[in-house]
Amino acid sequence: MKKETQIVSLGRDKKWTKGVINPPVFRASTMLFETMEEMRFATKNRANGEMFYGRRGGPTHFAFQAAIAELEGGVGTALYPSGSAAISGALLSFLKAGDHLLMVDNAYEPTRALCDNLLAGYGIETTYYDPLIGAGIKDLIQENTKVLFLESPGSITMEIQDVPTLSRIAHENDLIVMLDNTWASPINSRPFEMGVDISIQAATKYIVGHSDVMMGTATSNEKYWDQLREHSYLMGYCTSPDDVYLASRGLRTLGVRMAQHEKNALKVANWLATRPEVDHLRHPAFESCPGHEFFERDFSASNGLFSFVLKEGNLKSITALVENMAHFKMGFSWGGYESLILGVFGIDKLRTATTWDSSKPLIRLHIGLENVDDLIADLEAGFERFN
Ligand SMILES: Cc1ncc(COP(=O)(O)O)c(CNNC(=O)CNC(=O)c2ccccc2[N+](=O)[O-])c1O
Repeated sequence: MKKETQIVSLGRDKKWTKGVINPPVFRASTMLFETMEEMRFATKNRANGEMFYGRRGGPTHFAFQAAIAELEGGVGTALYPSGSAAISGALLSFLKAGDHLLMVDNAYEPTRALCDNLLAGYGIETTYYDPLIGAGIKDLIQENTKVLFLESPGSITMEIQDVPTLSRIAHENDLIVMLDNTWASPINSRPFEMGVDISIQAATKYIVGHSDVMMGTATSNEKYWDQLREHSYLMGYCTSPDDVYLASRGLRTLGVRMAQHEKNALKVANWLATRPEVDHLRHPAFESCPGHEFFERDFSASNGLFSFVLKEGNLKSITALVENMAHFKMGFSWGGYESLILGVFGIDKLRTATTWDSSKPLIRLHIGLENVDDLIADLEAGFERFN
């Protein structure tokens, strides 16, 4: 089954939908049993899709979990109240005091803060590594290293990692490979075929696609699924069936939305490449993006999120550029149908394994589903204000 057909049909088995198209919202804490035998059976199979108790989820959750697991190519998917919760839940399901974590240097800022504050406080040591380190990762592996964490591309500076090489070396040293796979979404890369053990999504972004739900998913291979599922359950992670319904609903149009985001973004990026103010594009489909060769090899498409670096600028000129836009609004997040613009400062302070030249300002764009000519006109007017 091709991915376009998968996203329409997965997670719609009649055992969950009861015959309607979209799996209904089953809201529950308590689930009732007629007999002691029924209760014993549900308890025994509480981790295998039997209705047991609200925290384990109900048919709305089971349908969505099955769809994401199948799409990503894993055996099971755990749900979390946000992408960051999926990251912390996955890490805390496998790390303990005295362990060592290898974390990519261009990780999403709150992921770095998790490592430097909470994990450090638990006695878990983090070493950051260059996203383009490749086989060099071997030199950073210690006796107590347990997890190699990747985020590819990095959500601000967009470097793409050599996931297969990193995964191979990690497995030669018995590490668990976790990938923040949010940019690819579940349809534009094959994490488990690249050697990833746990693929993480901020469903908040493209899966939900409408900027109205916070949610995370972590999908595991056979080897780590039981531990991920049970440790996440012990930490009490669960999600609202209403949010899961909205995520399921978003999933059905993921393919067409991503294709339009990609088409619009490539047109905007190619236009930006002609602007005299622009130093270079950090769009994975462009050779100027570090790790572009890995995008070409490992991804089937791009999307609406990319960055570009200006030759020069300061707070005043960047403010003039990003404020008063007709269509590009300023806000955190990405992956909805709307266009967003983010002037990102202080990246150099968020790098400990690599350096970043902050003298050249970086702008991150999320290209939405508006008419792309309107978006280009908006940016053109922005550059008028900038200059
Ligand atoms: C790759 C990746 N992985 C995980 C998450 C977290 O998802 P969540 O927002 O559902 O928790 C995200 C969320 N991304 N959010 C953004 O890019 C915008 N948010 C921010 O920039 C932000 C928000 C709060 C605090 C700090 C930042 N920041 O990155 O500077 C992500 O991009």
